[in-house]
Parts: sequence; C-alpha cells; structure tokens
Amino acid sequence: MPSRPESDHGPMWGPALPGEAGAMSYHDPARIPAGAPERRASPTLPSPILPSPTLPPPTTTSVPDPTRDLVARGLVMTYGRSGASAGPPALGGVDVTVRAGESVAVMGPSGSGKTTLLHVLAGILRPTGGQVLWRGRDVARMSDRDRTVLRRKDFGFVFQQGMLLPELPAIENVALPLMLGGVSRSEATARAATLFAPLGLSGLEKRRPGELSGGQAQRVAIARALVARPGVVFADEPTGALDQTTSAEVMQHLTQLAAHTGASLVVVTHDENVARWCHGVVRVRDGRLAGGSTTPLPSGVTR
Ligand SMILES: Nc1ncnc2c1ncn2[C@@H]1O[C@H](COP(=O)(O)OP(=O)(O)OP(=O)(O)O)[C@@H](O)[C@H]1O
Repeated sequence: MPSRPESDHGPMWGPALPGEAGAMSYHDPARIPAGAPERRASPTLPSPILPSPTLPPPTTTSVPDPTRDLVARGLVMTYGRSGASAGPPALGGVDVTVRAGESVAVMGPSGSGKTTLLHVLAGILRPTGGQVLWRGRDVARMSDRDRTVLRRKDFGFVFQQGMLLPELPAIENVALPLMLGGVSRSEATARAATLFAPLGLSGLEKRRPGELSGGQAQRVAIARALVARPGVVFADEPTGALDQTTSAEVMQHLTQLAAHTGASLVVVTHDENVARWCHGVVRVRDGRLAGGSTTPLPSGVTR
C-alpha cells in the first residue's frame, strides 16, 4: 500500500487509503478538517457507456502539485469599483486545489460565489487578489490575450443551456474548438465524429441544436468541451435544465469522458445527486469555503 505522509497541508484530494493508520477518510464527515473538501463515495454506476479509463488513477499524494493540479490560493473577488461603492467581496479569500484527473463539485446557496469561483479558476474573470496556478503559471496575472489562448487550449466549458451555436450541425459545434485551434476542417470533423458513439449520439451528427433534446444537447456540449483534450473542464450547472434521470445520464457521460481523457472537472451545482458523481465537494458560503479554513501553500510556491 502506498504511504501517505502525515499531512499538514489540509485538504487532500487523493483517494483515502482504506485501513491506513491515520489516513483521513473522506467518507466520515466528522474527520474532515474545517474547510477541507469532502470526499464523496462513488455513485453506483450503471453499465459503463465508455471503455474504462486507460490513464493512471488519480494521484494519492497529499501535497498539491502546481505543475499538474489547478491550485488556487487566497482568491478575492470584488465586483465593481474599489472603494466605498464596492459591494462585499463575492470571494473573500478562497483556497481550492483540483487535483489532476479528479472532479470536484462546487456547492452552496444562491449568491454564495460559486459561479464567480468557477469563472476565476477558469481565467474568465481576473480576481482582485490571490493566485490561480496552472502548469507553472499564474492565470490571475496573465494578459487578457494569454488568458484567451489558455481557455481555448487548456480548458473546456459546459454551461447550463449548452450554448451551442444554433445554426451549426452538432458535429460542427463539436469540431469548432479544434478548428479555432488551427486544425483543418476535415481532421476536426473526423475527430469530433469519434465522440458521438461513446456519448450515445450516433446518428445525430447533422442535427442542429434546436432539433435535439435537452440531454442530447448537453452531451454535444460535453463533446465540444472535451474534443481538444483540455486539462480541466469547467461546468456551470450542466444539468440545471434537466430532469433527474437525464441529469444522471449527462453526469455519467461527463465524468466518464473526463476520466477517459484525463481531464480534471469542476462542476458548479445545487444538486447533491449531481455532486455525487464527483470525487470531492467544495462548499461555499458568503464567498468563503464553508468552515473557513485555508490551505497552506505547497512548498516552493509563494504568494
Ligand atoms: N457581474 C457582477 N457584478 C456585480 N456583482 C456580481 C456580478 N456577478 C455576481 N455578482 C454578485 O456576486 C455574488 C456571488 O455571485 P455568484 O453568481 O458567484 O453566486 P452563485 O453562488 O453562483 O449564485 P447562483 O447559485 O444563484 O447562481 C452575488 O452577491 C452576486 O450578486
């Protein structure tokens, strides 16, 4: 059994090592330190839609690795002008680590800062303070142009309504991120086509988004988010417009395809049934992690 060092680094995203003396169990809420992401039991998977992931299982080390993981420290986000007219911060000092290849659900009441956190992690919003470390770079300090390139190359996105381009057939919606990255139309379309069968979308390649059901459209959006093999997929209420059964199917496809390609996953959701599909849960209240503790920086990383 691999050894897990006694951790002074707070949240650990590696799977609990059952039976190991002193190992933190993510399945026992009483043993989770304040502010640490909860570790979730795996949902019972129906029969797999995709082949099993061929990549190594998620890391079991406890110290975040900013060269592989998405590591955010001390995130502060205040909308509007600074000074007296500024409202309370939407994020008031949040630390989150999303380990390579793992999935995390972000939960919390309406207005607690979930979407703001997702947008800051994904480089859509520049935070007022703090760091977002991704593959050795601080996303928060990149130029607008570099963040645009980063979002296109390294990140994928799924939104509540899919946000597919209504005038394009499904296959072209999926191929689009590749074409924007310089891949030829024929190769992009061929690569996009390989995702339709695993996602249960065979035969729907030429349909326009308006001719798809909500669940089918979200599966097309999942294909589009993952076709360029991003390092992280960000999903904001990806099942918010779906019924429970369709929602479970979409989450199964999303988590399986992410695992198959090795992508990490950040899912904002109000739904505990959606969060069950993720390795861990971060709870946000009033712009802070519920419990309020912060995670020390990994060694070698400075604020
Ligand atoms: N563009 C904006 N300008 C000003 N304030 C904003 C903006 N976007 C969000 N806020 C405020 O920031 C806080 C957090 O909003 P956010 O959308 O992140 O919450 P949320 O948890 O995602 O909410 P919901 O679950 O309702 O979508 C709220 O008080 C909100 O009013």
